[in-house]
Amino acid sequence: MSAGSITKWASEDGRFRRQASAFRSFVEASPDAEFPAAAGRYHLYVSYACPWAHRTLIVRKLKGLEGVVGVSVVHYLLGPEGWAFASPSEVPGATLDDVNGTRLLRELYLKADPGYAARFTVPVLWDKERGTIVSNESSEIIRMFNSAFDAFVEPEFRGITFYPDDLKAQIDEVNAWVYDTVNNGVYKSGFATTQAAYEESCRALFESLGRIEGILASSEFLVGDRLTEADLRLFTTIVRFDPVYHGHFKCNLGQIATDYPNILRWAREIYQLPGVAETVNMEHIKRHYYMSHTQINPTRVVPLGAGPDLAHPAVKPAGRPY
Ligand SMILES: N[C@@H](CCC(=O)N[C@@H](CS)C(=O)NCC(=O)O)C(=O)O
Repeated sequence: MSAGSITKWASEDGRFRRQASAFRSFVEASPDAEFPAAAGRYHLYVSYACPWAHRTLIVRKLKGLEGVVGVSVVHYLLGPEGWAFASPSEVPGATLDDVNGTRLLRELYLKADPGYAARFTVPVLWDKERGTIVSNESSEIIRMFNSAFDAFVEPEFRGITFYPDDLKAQIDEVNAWVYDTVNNGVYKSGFATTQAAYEESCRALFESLGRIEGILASSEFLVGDRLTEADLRLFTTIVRFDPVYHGHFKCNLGQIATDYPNILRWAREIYQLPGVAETVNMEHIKRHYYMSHTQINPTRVVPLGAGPDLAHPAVKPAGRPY
C-alpha cells in the first residue's frame, strides 16, 4: 500500500468500506492445535485509540489475562507510514515493540507475510514461538481470550464467559446490526465523501442508538440481562461517541450525555468494572482522530471536551425492572 493511500478512506463512490481481515487463525485450548494456548507465547499489539483494539484490551482485563498475554501500544498518531511504536517518555501510554523490535506495525505484517498488500491494522495477535500473526480480527481475538486460555488464568477468571452457549444466537444477532450501523456506522458517516452516503449512515446510526436506548430501558445489558461481548463491543464506540464521533465524524443528531440516559447508565456500569477504566485512554483517543485524519480536520486542533464522566455512579432510574 502506498503511503499516500493511508488517508484515502472512502471508495470512488464516496462510501467507506472496511476491508476483511487477512489473518484468521485461532488460538485453541487443545495442546494439539495449530496455535495451542500457552502462557507468555502470544502478544497483543494495540492502539488505545482504536475501538476494535480496545475490545481486545477489555476482554484481556476481564478474563485476567494480563500475566498470560503481553501488550504493546502504538503511538496515537496514524501517520503516512502507518502505526508506529514510541517510548512512554515520548508518548505517555505508548510502548516500544519489545517483542520484535520493530519501529512500525507494518514490519510485523511483512514478517508474517512478505507479500502482504492490504491495510496494516491493529489489533494484531502475534505468536512469538512461530514468529507470525495469528489473527488481526478483533471479533475473533476476543473469542480466543474468552475461552482458550482458561487453563492459564487464576481460578476466579476460569469459566467467565462473554459468549455463553445459551445466548450465542441472540448475541450474534445484536452484533450484526450493532457492527454495521454503530461500530462501523460512525466510520461510514465520518469518512463519507458524498452527502447521500453520509446521511444514509448517520440516520441508520441514530436509529440503532434509539433501539439500543429502548433495550437498555428495560434490561441491564444488551442481551439476556448478562454482560456479554455484545456489550463490550458496543462500549468502545460509546466511549468515543461524544468526544470524537459527534464532532469529528459529524454524528450529531444527539449525544450520549444528554440524549441517551439508559446508554449512559450502562456505559458507566461497564466503565466501573474492575480494570476497564485503565483501558480507556482519552488522550490517545482524541489525539488520534483529530490529528490523524487531516482530510477531515486540517488544523489538527483537538477539542477540549472528553465526553461524560463515566466514573460518576451509574444511576438506575427508579421503577426499572432490573
Ligand atoms: N476488522 C478489524 C478492523 C481493525 C481496524 O480497522 N483498525 C484500524 C484502527 S481503528 C486501523 O488499524 N487502521 C489502520 C489503517 O487502516 O491503515 C478488526 O476488527 O480487528
